[in-house]
Amino acid sequence: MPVEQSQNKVTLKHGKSTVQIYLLGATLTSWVFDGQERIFVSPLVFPQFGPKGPLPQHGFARVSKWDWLGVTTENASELTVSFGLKPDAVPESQRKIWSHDFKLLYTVTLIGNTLKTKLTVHNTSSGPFGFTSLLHTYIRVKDVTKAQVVGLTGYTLEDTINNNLISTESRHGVTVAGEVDRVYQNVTNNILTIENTHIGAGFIISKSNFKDVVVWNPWIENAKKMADFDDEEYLNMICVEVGNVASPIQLAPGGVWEGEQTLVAI
Ligand SMILES: O=P(O)(O)OC[C@H]1O[C@@H](O)[C@H](O)[C@@H](O)[C@@H]1O
Repeated sequence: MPVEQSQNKVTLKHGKSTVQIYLLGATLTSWVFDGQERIFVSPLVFPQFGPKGPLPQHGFARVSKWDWLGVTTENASELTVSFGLKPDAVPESQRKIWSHDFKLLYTVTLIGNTLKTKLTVHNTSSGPFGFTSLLHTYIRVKDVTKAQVVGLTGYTLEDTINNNLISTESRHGVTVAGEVDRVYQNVTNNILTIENTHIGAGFIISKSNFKDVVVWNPWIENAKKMADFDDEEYLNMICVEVGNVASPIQLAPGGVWEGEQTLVAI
């Protein structure tokens, strides 16, 4: 069966890919491609990036239970499924703070060695609203100190752990040798590569309608403080998160916005 559904998760099988997505947060927890796990985890951030706003860190999409909307395309070359979120599934405490009416759609497509994820936001309220969002993809790597992200050279970055210092990336490859938490702003290059993952040959990430890219690794001390993260796991992940976080997207009543990411396992 290409799609198996249980009470709390959906498993997709297509070609050499097996993907698991939990209804809680529509969180993608696994992508095994060609026998190797390629993802660490991939939650969704909406409508608030980090602590920058009235909601708890990263907003409510990742802590709400999404609806399974089923298969939209299934043939020899493609499997596409979707998940939906409406206000009635948002925890009451957050709903009180962010009370706009909306509809979210999260679409996941498997084609060959690619995994596409698309977030669609519908403003179903009578007034406008603004939001920030991210596809918070943790890429699995064998040793994060060996990996590098290529494609960010020359872009402006805000260094969150260094008093939000603004600078320009001068390196060909962004590497991790300590805690990293950087927002690369207005990255007009839409294709990034993650090299030296030592799991397959790496990844190509392409983005559409997402302006910014966050690169994050918590490193040793923060990993120890994180309840849902083993002490040594910081070595096996690098977050390369496409999003709109530096400035919010404004959506008029009846408006629809969509942003997409394509991960290619190489
Ligand atoms: O621990 P959380 O809430 O999942 O957030 C993880 C990280 O997510 C990243 O997107 C942020 O840039 C970091 O600042 C944050 O620490």
